[in-house]
Amino acid sequence: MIKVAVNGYGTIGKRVADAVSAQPDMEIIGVSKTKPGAEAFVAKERGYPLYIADLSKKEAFDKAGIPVAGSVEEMIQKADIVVDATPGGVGVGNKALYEKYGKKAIWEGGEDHEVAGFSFNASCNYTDAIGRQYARVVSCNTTGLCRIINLIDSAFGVKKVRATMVRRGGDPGDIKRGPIDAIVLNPVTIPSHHGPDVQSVLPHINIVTSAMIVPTTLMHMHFLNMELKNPATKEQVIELIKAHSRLGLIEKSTGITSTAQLKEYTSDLLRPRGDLWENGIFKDSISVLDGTDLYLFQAIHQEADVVVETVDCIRAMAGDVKSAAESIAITNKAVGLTAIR
Ligand SMILES: NC(=O)C1=CN([C@@H]2O[C@H](COP(=O)(O)OP(=O)(O)OC[C@H]3O[C@@H](n4cnc5c(N)ncnc54)[C@H](O)[C@@H]3O)[C@@H](O)[C@H]2O)C=CC1
Ligand SMILES: O=C(OP(=O)(O)O)[C@H](O)COP(=O)(O)O
Repeated sequence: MIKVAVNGYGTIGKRVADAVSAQPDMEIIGVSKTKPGAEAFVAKERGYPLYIADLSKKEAFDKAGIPVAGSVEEMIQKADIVVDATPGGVGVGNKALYEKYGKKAIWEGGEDHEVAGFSFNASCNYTDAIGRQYARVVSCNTTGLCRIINLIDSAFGVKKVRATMVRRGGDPGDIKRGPIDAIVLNPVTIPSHHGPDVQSVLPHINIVTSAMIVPTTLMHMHFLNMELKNPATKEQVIELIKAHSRLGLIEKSTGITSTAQLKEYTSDLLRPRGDLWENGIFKDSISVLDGTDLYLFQAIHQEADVVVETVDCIRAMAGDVKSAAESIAITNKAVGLTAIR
């Protein structure tokens, strides 16, 4: 069993912990929080040993009735691999700790590529991660872009990608985030970080991205245009998407034309937390104009898509499973991911 520690039990960390626990070849040896709160109670409920970054805060946990197993440093020592899901920019500061104990570590997309020197997406570069010491799972939007761009590039060749991300303002529990009444260009400059981030996984892809933030919490939405090297038909693109286990297709017959209806759908399907781990590609939006000009809309659930990628990254770095397809199948089965059709 691969012993996994989750440093930072928040939006991503709590989902990674549950997904890891569901795997046949992995176990959670600990998760960490900085202060007591609802997520710490959930960790207790799930039976995950809880470690804290600053032991001087232990009394606050004791008072709340949340047992503390020890310090984050002690947790690191017990792990084979650490998933650092602390807030963006915090994780880089933890690298010295992982180095000190010679532990493999995975960072999430809020950290720069340089923290690990290698950026990961299971569908694109699983085998390059085998046995690695450090990796970064690219951000949620970048993950959604990499999955579809790599698929289309492998089949038809991609001359150029143009993509606009309409990003959610904050996660549902992030009560202090916004905007409340604005469309914020984030960034104003072009490209947004997503294009260069896609190139950290797929260096040969010519891509320009732009992004804005809107007052919603449920999901992001992408408008994507790919100029193809070789002609394709809409039907061919649909068949390719159907064959990819992490690309979902939203059919017209569902009546779903929004992130809100999509989140309701995944909740009604009894997905844990209503999570959409796959890209939500709107089938009717898939259009090929002049034979080589492909367009589509896709919804990306920011809280979920990187979770399954993180599990595959753990498995690749541990080194026993050499094939992306095998790891992806194990991960999908364990969490219950059958892409929506
Ligand atoms: N929330 C999202 O939509 C997505 C986030 N990411 C990335 O995942 C990473 C984590 O983000 P979230 O889960 O959203 O953050 P979050 O704020 O929800 O959770 C972070 C957790 O880390 C804990 N923490 C804070 N400082 C710590 C420290 N020094 N040591 C140990 N734990 C500490 C906090 O208590 C909290 O539980 C970031 O790199 C972010 O950019 C990636 C994809 C989507
Ligand atoms: O990785 C994400 O978005 P991104 O791909 O736009 O950077 C997550 O939604 C986190 O974004 P945040 O930095 O707005 O919390």
